[in-house]
Amino acid sequence: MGIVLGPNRYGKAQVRVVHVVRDGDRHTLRDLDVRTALAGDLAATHLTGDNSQVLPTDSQKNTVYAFARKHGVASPEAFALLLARHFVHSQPAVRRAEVAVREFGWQRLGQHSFQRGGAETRTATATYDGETARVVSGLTDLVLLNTTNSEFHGFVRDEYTTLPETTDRILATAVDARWRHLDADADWDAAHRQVREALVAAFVETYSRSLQQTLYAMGRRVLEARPEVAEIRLSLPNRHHIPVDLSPFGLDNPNAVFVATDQPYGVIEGTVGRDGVAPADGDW
Ligand SMILES: O=c1[nH]c(=O)c2[nH]c(=O)[nH]c2[nH]1
Repeated sequence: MGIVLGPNRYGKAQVRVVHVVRDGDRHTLRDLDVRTALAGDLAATHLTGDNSQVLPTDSQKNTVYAFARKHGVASPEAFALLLARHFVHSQPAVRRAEVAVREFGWQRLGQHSFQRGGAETRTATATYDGETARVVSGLTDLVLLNTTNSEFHGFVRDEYTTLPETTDRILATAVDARWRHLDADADWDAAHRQVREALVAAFVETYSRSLQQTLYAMGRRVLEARPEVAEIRLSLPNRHHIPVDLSPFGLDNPNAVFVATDQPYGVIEGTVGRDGVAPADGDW
């Protein structure tokens, strides 16, 4: 039985780059965490230690900084695409590049003062194989909560089921979403804003009988609002809020006092796509 080298890739992670544009006194800021991953004809370094085809990860990191200076950061998507195309076009051994960006938001406080936004981050991943560029946009840690319009009942009851049925509960989640674009060209900032608005609007407006139903409504709203989105993947933790039993203290609890538990938590995940558009393979 022979031993073979399987799929491999390499790059730099957590390349933190902050880019400032100065328009007189009014500055704008983009704060990114970039990860590069290159794959291709890279067997030699693994099998014999021949590094003649290896662009050091240090050079990949330097390219990120140099490109921020040379090209600016129009959006996470545009910056990721620029880098992915550059690595494939400039390195004969590199057949495929994936550049993943996380953007931290800053709210403007003044001409050149900013406040870090909450935990929410924006994400963008560009992959390029010399022919096709694929862009996946996303967001993580968008925390949403409805204090009503959420039920959960009619579920399976087996010998281990203790969960009470409810017709009025708190529904809370931290949205982790990724959506794949049909094209590699868009007004990325506007597109991101509109997808985010659709996700929030669907969460707010859906009368929910399960988080699964809310997930589908959110994905569906995005695909209806944004024709350029091919499919969306959602991962929704169920941030349980459990009514506290106040009867030992002679008090009722008409859905007023809850304990917010952080573990264990439910995880509801799903993809919503378009009829006739093949789902993309692989992990994205
Ligand atoms: O919306 C929900 N979906 C579930 O599948 C589930 N399971 C559970 O215990 N609570 C909930 N809530």
